[in-house]
Amino acid sequence: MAGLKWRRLVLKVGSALIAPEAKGCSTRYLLAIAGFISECRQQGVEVVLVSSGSVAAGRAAIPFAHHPLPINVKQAMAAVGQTRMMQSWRNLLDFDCAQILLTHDDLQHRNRYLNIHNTLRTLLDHGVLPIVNENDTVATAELKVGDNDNLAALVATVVDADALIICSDVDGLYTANPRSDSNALLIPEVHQITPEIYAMAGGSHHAIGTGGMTTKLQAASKATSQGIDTLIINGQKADSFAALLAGKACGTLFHKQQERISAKKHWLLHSLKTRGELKLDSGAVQALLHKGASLLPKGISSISGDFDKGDAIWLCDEAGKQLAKGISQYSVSELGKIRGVHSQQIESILGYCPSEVVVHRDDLALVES
Ligand SMILES: Nc1ncnc2c1ncn2[C@@H]1O[C@H](COP(=O)(O)OP(=O)(O)O)[C@@H](O)[C@H]1O
Ligand SMILES: N[C@@H](CCC(=O)OP(=O)(O)O)C(=O)O
Repeated sequence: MAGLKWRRLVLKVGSALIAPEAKGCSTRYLLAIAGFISECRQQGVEVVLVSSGSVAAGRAAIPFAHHPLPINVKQAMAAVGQTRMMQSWRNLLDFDCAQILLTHDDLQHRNRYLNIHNTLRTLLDHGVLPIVNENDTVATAELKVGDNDNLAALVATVVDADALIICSDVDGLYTANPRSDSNALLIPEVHQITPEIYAMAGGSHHAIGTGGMTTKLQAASKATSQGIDTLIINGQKADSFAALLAGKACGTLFHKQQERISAKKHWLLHSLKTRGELKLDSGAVQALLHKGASLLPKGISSISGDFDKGDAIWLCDEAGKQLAKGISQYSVSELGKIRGVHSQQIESILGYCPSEVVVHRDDLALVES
């Protein structure tokens, strides 16, 4: 066998593969995936599994007829289904597995992020398969990543994977949703995830999937910008895994970007949730985009949101286009008082001046750099 060219993989498995009938776990598709994981390990390739399916697997235990499911019902289903899903994998694999349940909040805090990194590294060093899912039972909407495609991309960054493989119920990215457009064509390779590519993506067709193709493209964008090749393959077909192991093309490959952004900028752009937005005048936009400058209060034309000092905010042009994400040195109420003034006036207005800049250059990442 030609073998895989990657040495560390994150494999994401969607709910439709874990619980195809949406009422309990099934081994129908998992057998081939488990075989693939075992073969990777035989070849010395490290694997982290990101497995969805806790809500779908727990559905039968908590019958509920109304849609959409209330959050507390979903969380209860996840609590039941998580153990079932883990048990399913455990039954198919003859090596140790470890359960890792994460929220977005865990990945936002630098210390917790580093702890997650160290735990995953230790598990891999000891030949244990980490199985990651969102901690659905405890996470409220604002603390969630919200979908496992994006979670898998964040995990791929944490473990410095060289590939992210998203296993779904469709052969890859098509020019349009193939379930509603019979003329849609499979795209084998993507070098740049442009707005035209995003326009091809639709949502999920079934009740148990989250995000459809849109979240897969977001994940591919996150991962490829960190130098991680990303694949979307059909995990319902054993042939997909045979092709990968034989080093053959399969599904849609999103090529990694050559220029990796720094770990801190990646964390800023892709891990931190924003709590507000500043619109900047044209001078501040130019300084930010072309002069490598920090943001001064003078350049702020409007403020929205509810944020505190230390929170992440979007920096936008007058039309609302998001240009950069950064950490604010001031709260929304403080900024309301110093917006549009020279930095020298901050102290006389607020009575203190912890920083002459609103967002320091080192705490800022441009969306397109
Ligand atoms: N352009 C597209 N190409 C392929 N699939 C698409 C596209 N747009 C929307 N989809 C839908 O995305 C679905 C896969 O996403 P989802 O249901 O969330 O699966 P998973 O549970 O694997 O995350 C496909 O079954 C398909 O219906
Ligand atoms: N964390 C949720 C899955 C969320 C999710 O993104 O689902 P999917 O779109 O099927 O990958 C669960 O375990 O049910």
